[in-house]
Amino acid sequence: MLRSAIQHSLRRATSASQQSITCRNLSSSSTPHRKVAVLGAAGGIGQPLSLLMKLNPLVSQLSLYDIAGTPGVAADVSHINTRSEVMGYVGEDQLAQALEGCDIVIIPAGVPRKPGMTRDDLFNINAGIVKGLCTAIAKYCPNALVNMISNPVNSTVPIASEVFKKAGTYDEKRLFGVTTLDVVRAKTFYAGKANVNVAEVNVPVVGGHAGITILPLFSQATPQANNLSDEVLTALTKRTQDGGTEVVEAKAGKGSATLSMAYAGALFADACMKGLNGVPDVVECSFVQSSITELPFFVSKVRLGKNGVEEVLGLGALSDYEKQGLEALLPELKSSIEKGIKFANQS
Ligand SMILES: NC(=O)C1=CN([C@@H]2O[C@H](COP(=O)(O)OP(=O)(O)OC[C@H]3O[C@@H](n4cnc5c(N)ncnc54)[C@H](O)[C@@H]3O)[C@@H](O)[C@H]2O)C=CC1
Ligand SMILES: O=C([O-])CC(=O)C(=O)O
Repeated sequence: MLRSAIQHSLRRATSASQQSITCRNLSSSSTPHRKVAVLGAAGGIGQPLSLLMKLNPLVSQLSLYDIAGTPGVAADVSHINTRSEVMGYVGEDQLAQALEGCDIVIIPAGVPRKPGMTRDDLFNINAGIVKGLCTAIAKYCPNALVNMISNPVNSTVPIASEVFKKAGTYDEKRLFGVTTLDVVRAKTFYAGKANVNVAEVNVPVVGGHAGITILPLFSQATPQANNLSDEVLTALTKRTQDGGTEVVEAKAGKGSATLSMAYAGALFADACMKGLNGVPDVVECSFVQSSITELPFFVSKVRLGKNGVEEVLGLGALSDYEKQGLEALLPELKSSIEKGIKFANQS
């Protein structure tokens, strides 16, 4: 009962019930082999994300890596009777095995915020963690799509790009900052105010992934609600921008969003796999190398395909309020990107 409820909601949540059902009905030999690694798999995000990836029929091999605790998580998840084979790897000695042959590497490794901290306050610890993991990715699975969750995403993605450039493996089509949680939040908050069915809502969220750099484009939300005042749109924007802080404060020192992030991370990895598998018109927002603004990285809608990013889509028409938000976010996002690039090149 519970299993079918979880599987049912996962299928609905990925908005791909048709494709998932199709995959279930195919023999595993006709569904492509896909190895997915979760780095930081024993953590607050890593554990539920590992569970959700185990439920995804597109995954054939699930590789769970952490510096501690993964044997238990892997043993636990491996008992679930779904397609993928689960392996747990612990400690740097086993990182190579965890990564070899990966199609997708999801990185939620690193420390989370406590109340009063900004995401940038995590830089000193997480920059080094991400740099180390990306160095290993360049060596052991240079062709994998990298889904970066570790904060500050506005800096960790540029760090990853520099590490890959130095190793000679950088492919801008294969590096993604995961910002899906901003979209998930914007959809939820918008549906509540617009009084529309949340399952039908879409809201692009662009910019970056911290405070004012998160810019939801409610003027492009579908279905479009005509009943929202400027005050409500301002409040919705602010709540989306502060969604992470709302959770950090509610958890009162016990970390940041883990369950909603695992859901969002599973959605994004599923979209990447669909793209790799040739499913057409898979579009998600992500922080990628970009030329749609003057900044080298930017969140916008991205079409996913067999090589990762197939097309970085433009911003579309913005309201005056959104135009102001865009102008306001550029300096902060620029400085976070530069901070990451500088770190990667000096150490
Ligand atoms: N992109 C986004 O939207 C979001 C990002 N985050 C970020 O995700 C990160 C993880 O958050 P939580 O899971 O809550 O933290 P957590 O502390 O519960 O788990 C982190 C895990 O990373 C592991 N780890 C540390 N160093 C490692 C290394 N070198 N290699 C492999 N694993 C390593 C730890 O052992 C731990 O199990 C944080 O940086 C947080 O800010 C959180 C929510 C949303
Ligand atoms: O707020 C945080 O520190 C974690 C995060 O990125 C989010 O929940 O959006």
